[in-house]
Parts: sequence; C-alpha cells; structure tokens
Amino acid sequence: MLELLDSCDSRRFRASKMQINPSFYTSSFMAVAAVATASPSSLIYTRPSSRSGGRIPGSARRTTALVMAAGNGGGRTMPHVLTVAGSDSGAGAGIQADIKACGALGAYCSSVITAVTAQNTVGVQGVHPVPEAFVAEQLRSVLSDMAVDVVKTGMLPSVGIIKVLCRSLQEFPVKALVVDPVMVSTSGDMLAGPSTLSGYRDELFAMADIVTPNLKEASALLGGMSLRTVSDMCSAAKSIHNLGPRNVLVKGGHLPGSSEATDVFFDGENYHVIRGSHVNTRNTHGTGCTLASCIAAELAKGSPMLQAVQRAKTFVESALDYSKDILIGNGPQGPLDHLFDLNTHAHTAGARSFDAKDLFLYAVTDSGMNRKWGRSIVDAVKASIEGGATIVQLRDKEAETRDFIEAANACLEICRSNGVPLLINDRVDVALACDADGVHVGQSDMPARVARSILGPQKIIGVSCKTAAQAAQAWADGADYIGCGGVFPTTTKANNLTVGLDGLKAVCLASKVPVVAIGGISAANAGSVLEISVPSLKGVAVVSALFDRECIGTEARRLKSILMDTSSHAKLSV
Ligand SMILES: Cc1ncc(COP(=O)(O)OP(=O)(O)O)c(N)n1
Ligand SMILES: Cc1ncsc1CCOP(=O)(O)O
Repeated sequence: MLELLDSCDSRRFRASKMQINPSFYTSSFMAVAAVATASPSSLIYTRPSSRSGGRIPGSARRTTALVMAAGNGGGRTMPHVLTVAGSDSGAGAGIQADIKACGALGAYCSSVITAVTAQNTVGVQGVHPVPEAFVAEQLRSVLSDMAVDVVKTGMLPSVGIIKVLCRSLQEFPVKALVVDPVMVSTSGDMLAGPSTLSGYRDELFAMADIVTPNLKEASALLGGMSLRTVSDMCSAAKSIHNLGPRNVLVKGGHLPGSSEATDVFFDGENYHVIRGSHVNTRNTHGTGCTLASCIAAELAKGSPMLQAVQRAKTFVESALDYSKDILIGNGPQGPLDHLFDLNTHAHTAGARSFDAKDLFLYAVTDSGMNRKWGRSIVDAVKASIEGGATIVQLRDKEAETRDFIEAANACLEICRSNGVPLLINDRVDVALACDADGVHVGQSDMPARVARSILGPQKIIGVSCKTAAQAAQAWADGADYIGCGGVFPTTTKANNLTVGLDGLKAVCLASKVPVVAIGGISAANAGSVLEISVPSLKGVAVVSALFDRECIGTEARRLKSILMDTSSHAKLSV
C-alpha cells in the first residue's frame, strides 16, 4: 500500500482504483516511522491514489521531504476530510455542520467555501457564490499541503465550480470522494441552479465513490422521476449508479405512510434497504450535510463503504434524538447539536442543568390560598407534584425570612426526591440559604444579571417579561427562561397588565430563551395558549388553577392531560 519515492524522482504514477483499507493508517504510519529512522532527509512517502491520473506534485513532495528532514516526520496523523461546500450563517448545515460532524467522529476537517449564504432557521435570505478562481485557490492551498483522505462535497453553486473541483481532484488525488448533490435547502430555497445537474452527471459522478441524493435530488437528477416507494428508490439508485458513481445512497427521509426513515444503498450489485426510526422534531436542518460528512469521516478512518453509511445513519439518528427539544431560532427548521456526546459529558461535569421541558406544567404556590384551604405549603407542593407538576416555585410575599427558609428546605426535600426543580420567587437570599435550584425575579426585583453573578452559572434564573425588549434584556442578563403574562386577566396578582395571546406570541417570537406563559391560565384555556404554536413556548405556569382548588392533585392531572393532548395533536415541540 505504501510507495517510497526519492525526493528528486519525477516519476508519475497511476494507481488503479483503491479499495478502502482499514489497516491503511497503521501500515502507512509504521512505514513512515521506519523511513524517518532510516534516511530522514532523502526519502518521502506517499500513498497510492484511488483516482485515475493520480500524482503527487513535485513541490508537495519536496515540502514533505523538508518537513521530515526537520524532524517532524514521525508525528501522529489524523483521518482528514476536506469539505467543499457553502457556508451556512446559522451553522446548522453546510461547512459548519460538516466540520462539527467530522469533529464529533474524530476526523480533522478542512474546508473550501464555494458560497456564503445568509441563512437561519426560517430559510435562506441570500446566496453569494465565491468566484471560481478563488475556489481553485482554496483547493490548492489545502490539497497541496495537507494529506486529505476524503473529499466531501456539498453546495456547488455552478458548473464552473464543479469543473474546478474535478480538475483539482485530478491534480491532487484523494482516497475517496463523497458527493452530496445539494440543490434545494430544507426550507425549499434553491442553492444550485438546474444547470449544475449536467455538471454532476457529466463531470463529478464518474469520480465519486458515493453519491447521497435525497428523494427530491434523486428525482431532479433523473429528469423528474416520481419517487414514492422503496421500490422507486431502488430504481433511482440503479439509474444514478449508471451515471458513474461506485455507490449510491438514496435517502428516503420520512416516506409517506411510514413511521421509519428508510434509505436505499446500492453498490452496483446489491441493494441494501437501511431502516432507521423517524425522530419527530423540527430540528432537522443540516441532516443531509451531516450524513454525508459522517460517511466521509468514517471512510477517512478506514471503514468499508457500507459500514461507513450505517455508522453515519446511526450518528444522525442519535443527534436528532438528542437535539429534538433544543431551541435555536424561531423558524420551522432548527439545527442539530452535533457535539451531543461532548455535551452529555459537559452536563455531568457541572454545566447548567436547566431543561426547558421542565416548564411544561409550572406550579407557583400562594401562601394566602394555602391558608384559605387549610393546607401546609409542604402538602400543597406534594400534591401538585403527584398530579404532574414539572417545576415548582415558592411564592410567598408575607413570610418571615426564617420561616421562608424552613418551608423551602422542607419543599426541597420533596422536590429533589421527585426530580422536580424548586425555584424561589424574588428572594435570592432564600434560594442561596437552602441551595434551591434557582430563582424567579420580576422587572422590579434584583436584576437577573446581579442574581446570576451571585448564584453562579448552574442555578436556574427566570425573569418576568411583557415585551420583546424585556425578553432581549433577560437573555443578555443570563436568564434561563422567561415568564410572560398575564396572558389572561387574573385576581391573583393585583394591578397586573394583561398582554393577551397576541402579546404572548410577540414575546415568544422575540425570545432567545424558552418561555412559560402565566396569568389567568386554567383547564378552560390552557390548550389555546399552547396553540399559539411558537417553538420557544414550553408550557404554562399556574397559581389559582391548582392552589385555589379543593383537590390540587386532580387539577394538576387534568391540566397536564390537556397540555399533553394539545401538544401532541398540534405536533408542538414543547
Ligand atoms: C413563571 C413566572 N412568571 C412570572 C412570574 C411573575 O413574577 P413577578 O413579576 O416577580 O411577580 P410576582 O410573582 O413577584 O408577583 C412568576 N412569579 N413566575
Ligand atoms: C404571578 C403572576 N405574574 C403574572 S400573572 C401572575 C398571577 C398568576 O396567577 P393565576 O395563575 O392564579 O392567574
């Protein structure tokens, strides 16, 4: 697998199509080490090419020889993917997704940018292609210097850029080429004109080790062929294979009438139907780029093709599952968290533990109501949790500090044993004294910024907001969530302005942190609150609907079931 060339040797070599070999790295590393020890200044190493016309340019060989002569030849190599794709300012797809996906799988990822897009979770607002000559320059910079194993392509906005890439790959061969024929974004915006179809078909596919179209792209490549079933996908995979790539993966996504995410892989001889579970989430932006990058990373690590595809699919499924509730942006398509494995460990290592799902049914206590019904605060909190409350706030405007701390300690015991966070209304001192999970502060209480500096990064801080400007300030101050209301008129809080469902919606749309609605909410109107259907709205907070009722547990159960029904019928991401 390894060829040694004299540094002055100008021989060109032409290698036959290379099989991806898992032992490649080990063997090349050992051979390099041997060479470095034997005769460091006069020999260089190179690897055979998978591409026709493969050669190592003299300048690159000389550079390698110099590096080895300088004593760096025995360093550790990394599997290396070069992504040639567009930049996504929202970082859910494109170059940014590729770099994160490769990093997550342990591959180094260099990048050649073909276009700069202005993009977010709503859609694509602008596309600015990079001039062909500058794409060529970027390619030369990376490929002439770095040992790239696999090139992965994403957005190639013109035939000219496709041609530039093909020329570069002829000059600087790599182990494998993964082509994701990106044409339309998940939001439906065009990223490459129809003229690029001929570039893919006539130029790039013949060089590709795998092409990974989704149903729309496969259909476009085949002149508008209708693709509805797995059998259609098999026919499409065969037709695309006839265009030149060695392998084809047609991604079925969520096929009509199926609860699975089904893909078809064709290697020119056999079809493999790869089934995965469909994850119900808005956070699917960039899954195509991620899948192709993962395939590239696995190939760079030495996996055989089918195994690379299977591992990539497993990674995407795990990332979708982990990211299904993440709130980034207000548009219909949010991004994945590619670094979920890292972040899972970060949580256990002490990062903030707030989970927006906890806001679903938020019980806010009221000392006056407890007195009226002859209940202790501890019994009231216990009953609300038994009924399904997901977070509790102790709100007591009258208690002496000492009594408040005592009550908070007792409630904390119940909350902790049920895995329900306990927050303290207004009183940062009480929260600190009993080590509660956090505080909720209003616009005239201690500023959230100050509370954050006192409580540290791990405590939960909620802030009451009635306007978009207040929501922006709360986020800037380090709030974890905001409480917005009163949504409906209420007698629980005197002189409180009602913002209505429209006001709630405006704040939710503006908020960069999760929102819980509060004020006059009960079983009669809780459904209408969730139905405003803005992703940042994560639940409702109630006082009288629980604590001014005879049976707190029954009321909590009723509310919870209404919230769950509404969120599942409206497919809300709460
Ligand atoms: C979840 C939640 N949202 C809003 C409020 C109101 O807090 P604030 O504005 O501080 O008013 P008081 O509760 O102090 O009367 C809240 N408590 N909880
Ligand atoms: C504390 C608070 N903040 C805004 S409205 C409100 C009172 C909510 O109480 P209820 O759920 O009984 O209307």
